[in-house]
Amino acid sequence: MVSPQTNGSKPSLSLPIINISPYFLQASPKVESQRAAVSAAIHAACRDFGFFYLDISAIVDPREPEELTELAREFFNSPQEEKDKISLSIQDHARGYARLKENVTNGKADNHEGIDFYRPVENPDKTKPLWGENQWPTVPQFREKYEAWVEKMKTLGLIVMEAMAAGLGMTEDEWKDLRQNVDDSFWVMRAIGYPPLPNDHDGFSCGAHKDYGCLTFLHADPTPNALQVFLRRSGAGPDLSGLPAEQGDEEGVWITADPVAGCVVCNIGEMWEIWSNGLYKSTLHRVVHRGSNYRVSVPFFFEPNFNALVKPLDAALRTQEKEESAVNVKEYKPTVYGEFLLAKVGSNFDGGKGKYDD
Ligand SMILES: O=C(O)CCC(=O)C(=O)O
Ligand SMILES: [Fe+2]
Repeated sequence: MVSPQTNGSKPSLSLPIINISPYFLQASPKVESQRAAVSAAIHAACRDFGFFYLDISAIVDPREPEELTELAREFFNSPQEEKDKISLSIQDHARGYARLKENVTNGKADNHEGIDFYRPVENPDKTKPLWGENQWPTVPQFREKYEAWVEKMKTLGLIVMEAMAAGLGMTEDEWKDLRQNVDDSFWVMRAIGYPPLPNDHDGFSCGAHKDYGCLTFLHADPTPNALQVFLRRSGAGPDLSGLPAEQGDEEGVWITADPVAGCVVCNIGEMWEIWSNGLYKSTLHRVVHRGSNYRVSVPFFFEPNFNALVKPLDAALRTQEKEESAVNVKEYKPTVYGEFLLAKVGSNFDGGKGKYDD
């Protein structure tokens, strides 16, 4: 169920692989104990890495996400004027296509192009940030296949939340409360295309950032050595290139998180850092794609409800008291997810340039 990757006798700094399948089996005493092992493993992974591989092979045919990358590749391969027909500037500056280098992270242009889709809203109004309509490529089957994936990932999101609630020792009532904050997720589905990073490019394929929401489920094509994750480890020796300035004194290492068959890469965003009062850290990651091929990734962001008030969970505070010395643990400030999101993405609307550009 849980297979920490090891490297000879020394435990290596690679991400754990956690199989979520017990949460999709009919409950029985045996399944209950398997679920407990899964939630304990997710708890440890969130505390120690903020990133893990989630084995979803029991519920997903590998062809399904592969098809998504192929459809995205077909779209990115089309002429520029075709792609610009669904430019995000036509809508609410968040939903639609962004050209190569249009997105900026930490002040530098990212060497990628992409399309973003958000949860549809009632009464769309493209003059309001985030409140427009999704723009779909005309590539046959694109919309159907992506919408089917969104449904699957929404289900997976709720299941992983349930496993995390158990991992934090939440009571049934506490989980019910938390569930009400994520049961109408303001999700984001993204397709990203990365040409090889030119040696003289001042920046990254995607600059170092934390995801700002709840849970990210990333499927990427098999390209190796592209996604990198920053692990804080004191004594590991600093490798600070590419880190935002305020993280500059943090010691750690960048490790690569290559795709693993049957798995999505799962990481937690800043909302989980607040819910867990910092027990789980939203982890910096970046993409450095120097290979010769065109890389495609399709992250799905399972987010809280737009109006969710996100604040430290009692269960997290209890766990924190048990696992950490509670002395000097500061409480994170409550945040309304939609307001937080608007502050991030809304800056695009006002001429700002990046989802992760503070
Ligand atoms: O393409 C990737 O591997 C990661 C993309 C990413 O981190 C993001 O879109 O937030
Ligand atoms: Fe990310």
